[in-house]
Amino acid sequence: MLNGWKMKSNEGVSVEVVVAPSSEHLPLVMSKLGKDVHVAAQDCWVEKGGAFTGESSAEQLAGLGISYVVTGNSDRRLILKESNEVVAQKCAYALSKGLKVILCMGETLEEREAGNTMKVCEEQLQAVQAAIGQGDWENLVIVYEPVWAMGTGKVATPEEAGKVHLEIRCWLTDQISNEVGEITRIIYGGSVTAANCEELARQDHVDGFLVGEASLKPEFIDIIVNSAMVKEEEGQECYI
Ligand SMILES: O=C(CO)COP(=O)(O)O
Repeated sequence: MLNGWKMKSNEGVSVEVVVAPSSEHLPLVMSKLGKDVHVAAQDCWVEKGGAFTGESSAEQLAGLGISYVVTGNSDRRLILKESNEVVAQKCAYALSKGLKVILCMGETLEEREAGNTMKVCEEQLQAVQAAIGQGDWENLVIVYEPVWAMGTGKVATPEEAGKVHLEIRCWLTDQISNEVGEITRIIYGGSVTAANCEELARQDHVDGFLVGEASLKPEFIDIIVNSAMVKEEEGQECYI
């Protein structure tokens, strides 16, 4: 997962990157990456810490110096059955503790085939709107991660991804504000590789990527640099 590390690559392009290791590796990764690289937790608890064995609270994460937390990852929505409301509660609480939130959303194959992609995304967004109102959206990064493209090698075509990103941006503009619609980073996740990142990055509303499997391979650097170069050519920033 990248997003937040404002770096200058050897090629001279700038890109923001956040790395989201598993919780047991957070302090180690923070100490190794230095202050230019933001580190995200992969999840947090819905409210103030207490007797919730095994969960990490937003306070604990903020206390470690972590600036971002991922919420609503498809693994948690599907396997752990986290509802839209639970994800929204996590967003609201993490934001209230000063963390930036990387909010994942997207449809299953069944939902896509039924023509419900945007309905699903809107319901996920509406739950967050109900939890945080009109405030604090500037501290949210949205990840469109279609479940059917997750770790499957099936990637949304650039047009498919670009269309959903545009629709999410229109929802933000209509429901929150013009400014939020304009500034919110909407990044794509789902089988992103060095081979497909440039074409995806050419889509206007694809602002960067959430990279899973390929982030564990050397090609990760190519994804960062090549995506950033595409965005720079188009006068835009890149977030990975
Ligand atoms: O969004 C993702 C994981 O949540 C992406 O994972 P992959 O890149 O492995 O498909």
